[in-house]
Order: sequence, then structure tokens, then C-alpha cells
Amino acid sequence: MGPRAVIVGPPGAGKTVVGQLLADHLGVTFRDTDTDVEDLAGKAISEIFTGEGEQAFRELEERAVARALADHDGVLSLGGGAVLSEATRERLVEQPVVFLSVGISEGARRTGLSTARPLLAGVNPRATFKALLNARLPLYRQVATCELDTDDLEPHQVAEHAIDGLRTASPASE
Ligand SMILES: Nc1ncnc2c1ncn2[C@@H]1O[C@H](COP(=O)(O)OP(=O)(O)OP(=O)(O)O)[C@@H](O)[C@H]1O
Ligand SMILES: O=C(O)C1=C[C@@H](O)[C@@H](O)[C@H](O)C1
Ligand SMILES: [Mg+2]
Repeated sequence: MGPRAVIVGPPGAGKTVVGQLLADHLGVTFRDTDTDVEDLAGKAISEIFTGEGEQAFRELEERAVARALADHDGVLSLGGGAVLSEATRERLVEQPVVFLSVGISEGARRTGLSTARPLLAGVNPRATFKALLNARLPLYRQVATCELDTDDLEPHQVAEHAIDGLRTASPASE
């Protein structure tokens, strides 16, 4: 049996916060592959990016996602860029996948105060965020069975909508 729900979306969409709330609602455990990667590597994601680079991080992430999809039966949040891996996208076929979307302004606001996101640590985080959203939107949509715009919702409201979305979800496209 796979996860009850898999959550994808860009940084700041609320995958971690909403994933935990959704797990509480459903009475299941929560797991976040970003934490799994840090446990595997024995260091913070920002240190992996700085020390070994993004490609090394993506390889660790792909393994962590495969493992979590195989043995976690609660709510599973993936790292924001996990869908960049074709192997991961294939593993998500027939899984209940919730895509949490966030607009550029709100996403930049939510992530703006944190230095823990290496991909957004450059000189113009807003432009980086915009490019990231444009590049990844089709990939999030490819794997999602349900999409929720989180811009005007509090995290607990997003979790409630996710429960409805999971109930009425349509299968992801190939
Ligand atoms: N719907 C929301 N409304 C207001 N604030 C939110 C909402 N969702 C998340 N946040 C806030 O935005 C920040 C980022 O949320 P969170 O860490 O859950 O994002 P994430 O999708 O897991 O990001 P990452 O990909 O970097 O792990 C947190 O401070 C969180 O409290
Ligand atoms: O969007 C991304 O590529 C990332 C999001 C985070 O969840 C982490 O997985 C990491 O910071 C990379
Ligand atoms: Mg997170």
C-alpha cells in the first residue's frame, strides 16, 4: 500500500506545513523527503548544495523519494524539485498527488525570509522563483491528481481542501 497522499509544489507552497496538517486530519503519519535526504546525507540540504552541488542532491532525492513511496503509507511531501526527475514522475503515476500551487508574489513572500533554500539564495529571488515556476508548472500538473491554489488560503484551509480534492481526484495524465 502506498501513501495516502503525496504533496508536490514549489518552495513556499506549504508542502511541509500543509502536509503535516493533512496527516493530522487523516490520522496518519507525515514524512517529508527533504528530511529523508538530510538524514541520508547527514547534513542540511543547503550544505549538500554547497558541498556536492545540485546534481548530487537530485540523485539523493530520487533515491529518497523511491524509498518513501515504497514504504510510507501516510502523507508524503516531496522536495520542491523532485518532479524534475523523470523516474520520479513515472513512480507517481496512479498515486494520489496533490499539487499545491502558489503565485509569484505570495511564493516570494513566504520564502523571502528564509536562507535555507539554496535555489532561491541568489541576488533576485523573485526572478528565480518566476523562472522556476514557469519551468516546473507542466511537471507538477503532469503528476497531479488534484491542484489547489494556496495564495488566499490559510494552511488549515488548504488541508481541508486537499481532503475534498483527494476524494474527488481524477487520475493523473501520462
Ligand atoms: N497557505 C499558507 N498561508 C500562509 N503561509 C503559508 C501557507 N503555506 C505555507 N505558509 C508559510 O510559508 C512558509 C513555507 O511553507 P513550507 O515550509 O510548508 O513550504 P514548502 O512547500 O515545504 O517549501 P520547501 O519546498 O522549501 O520545503 C512557512 O513559513 C509557512 O508557515
Ligand atoms: O524547489 C527545489 O528545487 C527545492 C525545494 C526544497 O524542498 C528542497 O528540496 C531543496 O531546497 C530544493
Ligand atoms: Mg518543505
